[in-house]
Amino acid sequence: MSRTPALLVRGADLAGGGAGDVLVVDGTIRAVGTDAAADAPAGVQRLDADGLVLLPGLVDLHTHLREPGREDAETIETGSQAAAVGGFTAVLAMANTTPVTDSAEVAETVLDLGRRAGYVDVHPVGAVTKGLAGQELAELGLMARSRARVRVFSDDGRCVDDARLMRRALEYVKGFGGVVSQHAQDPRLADGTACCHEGELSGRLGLPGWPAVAEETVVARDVMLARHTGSRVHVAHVSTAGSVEVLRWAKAQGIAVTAEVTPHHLMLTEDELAGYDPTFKVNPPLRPAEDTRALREALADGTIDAVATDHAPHVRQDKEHAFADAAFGMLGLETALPVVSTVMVAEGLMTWADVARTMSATPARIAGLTDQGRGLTTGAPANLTLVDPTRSHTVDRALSRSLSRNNPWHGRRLTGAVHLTMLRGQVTAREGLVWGATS
Ligand SMILES: NC(=O)N[C@@H](CC(=O)O)C(=O)O
Repeated sequence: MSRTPALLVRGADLAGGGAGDVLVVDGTIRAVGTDAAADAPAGVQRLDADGLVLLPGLVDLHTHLREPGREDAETIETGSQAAAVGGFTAVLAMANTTPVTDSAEVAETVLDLGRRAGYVDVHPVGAVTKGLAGQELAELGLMARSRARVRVFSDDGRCVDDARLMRRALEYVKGFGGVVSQHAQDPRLADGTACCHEGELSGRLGLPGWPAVAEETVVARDVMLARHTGSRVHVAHVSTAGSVEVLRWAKAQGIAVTAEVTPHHLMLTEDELAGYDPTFKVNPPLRPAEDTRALREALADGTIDAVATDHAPHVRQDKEHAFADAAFGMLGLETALPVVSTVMVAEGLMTWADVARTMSATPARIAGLTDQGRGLTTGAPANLTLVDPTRSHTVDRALSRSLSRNNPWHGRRLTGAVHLTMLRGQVTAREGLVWGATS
């Protein structure tokens, strides 16, 4: 991929703030606004973006890239390509790989593979406990001080359910401005066979479920631990109205808690399970419509801070089973922006400025990234996502850059499409295709 020396993006709606131009020179935003063209050097390339929305590059707090260990489901290269196609310029790669990212060595390997792929910045998330086993803390300090500069720690896929370990982890990461991202799910209330939301529908379908309170009790405990330690806790993939209530209360108290919601929990409900299609099996599970509504409101009013994909690729052999036996997880990187556009922007619940906040600035801040999420400002790295807000398209899972096909959006019509993604002035994806790919 070669960097465009100078590019003038003309006439885009600048993150919901009205039409203007953005001048990119040598990978940096050089000028913004109606007179940006005046600074353009001779030979500048022009990109007419009339009718398009220009966003700061999207940042995903929650991606499973599967490498090392499950390169049959996804690699850092293919996941990075999917991210670029989806408008992302940075992703946080979850630690539940094989081996687990619980040491500086694995974290640096993930960082280096991300750099080699070059489509997005890949930041490894460190495990909270060794081997995700929930018994003893991983090498948090060594990961933080490594070249990977790990700031987000999570046992995602598993809950740090031991309150003493959670307390120690929060105390530890406070020293270097880190954050613990919790997969809130009490394992005693969500036992091994549970595979969906526990409620009237699970009873009818004959599937063992786990209740909303399994999430809510852990969220409640963790905000109190955050208050006690004065440290930062982040709640991964919030999925229930009760969790939203706890978060609202905690924020009103000034407790340092942040939270993310996935596109699938904003749009899909447990009703998808009626056909027993394991594509819709995910953790946390799809919930009833009243939860979905509460999550939309909470994202719109700031109680939930960010959108995160929980992109969870799985090979066919792990997904094509009876519902109860299939793996949890669904793809999300390529469809996140279109889903948020469809369910939040087109419905009038959020503006494009809100999208820039919840999908770029805030996730970058939560993750402690300095090179991302800085918005459309002069001097910031040119991490940019150009969106066509009105273009409708039907999702086709065969067109995905991901190695996996567990795509819950297949066949669905979404409004809003990523037109182009740029990382530090380099076009990484255009119209669903990775740009200048070497493979
Ligand atoms: N979110 C998911 O449904 N799956 C995740 C981990 C998890 O089980 O949370 C995965 O790694 O596949």
